[in-house]
Amino acid sequence: MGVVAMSSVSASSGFSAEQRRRCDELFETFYAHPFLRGLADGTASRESVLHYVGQDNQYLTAFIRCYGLGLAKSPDRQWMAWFRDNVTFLLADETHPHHVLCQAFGVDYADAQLDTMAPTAQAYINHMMVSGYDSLGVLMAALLPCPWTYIWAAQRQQAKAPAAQDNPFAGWWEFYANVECDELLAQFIARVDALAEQAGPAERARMAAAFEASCEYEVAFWEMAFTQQRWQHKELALN
Ligand SMILES: Cc1ncc(CN)c(N)n1
Repeated sequence: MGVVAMSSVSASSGFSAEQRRRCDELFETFYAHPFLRGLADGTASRESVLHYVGQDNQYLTAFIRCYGLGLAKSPDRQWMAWFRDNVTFLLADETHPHHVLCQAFGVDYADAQLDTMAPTAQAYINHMMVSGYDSLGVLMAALLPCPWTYIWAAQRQQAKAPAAQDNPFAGWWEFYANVECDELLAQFIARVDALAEQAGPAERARMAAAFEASCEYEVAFWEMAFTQQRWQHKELALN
């Protein structure tokens, strides 16, 4: 797997680049969050990392379902093939970073799974799902911060100070900083830009709002893991 020094996508113009600039403070807050810093210096706690893995597995499962909504809205077979390939990526490849985090603590992946949703994970999933009942453009705009925040942060971190080999989370950073992830992100951005070009002002405004909300949720997801967030009264079962 090749590592990207710094992605060219950050320099692009168009709707996505405009949203990225508008949400720059959120990206910086994401990067500076203590949970992510803990993955960078190898000090993240067992409890917070395992809480993250359990919630994130469910989050990525919901993401696959959102791709299913995208498939249903696909205007042609080319779009369908793109969703198919990305479902495969999520099912086959993106479990790797979860395995890395579990191995760091000698925990079996199956044992890290949870059958309850934390408030923030549930809210983020709900936001993506609701976007999936709007247009394809709104759905894609809501999904874009997921790859963008992680891949951007990993490329930045690895360019600045590659995770030391004795950092138990090094494989997590290497996964998101690799060339395949960068290509996926570039395609994602190009598709969102093309959809925004076709959209009228009202739809473009909903796309922008969906993108921004997802950036907020990305930061909140770190906080959820860091604080091992739970419902105050009773665990909420999976729905
Ligand atoms: C919540 C969340 N956001 C983004 C990613 C990276 N695809 C993730 N695994 N989980």
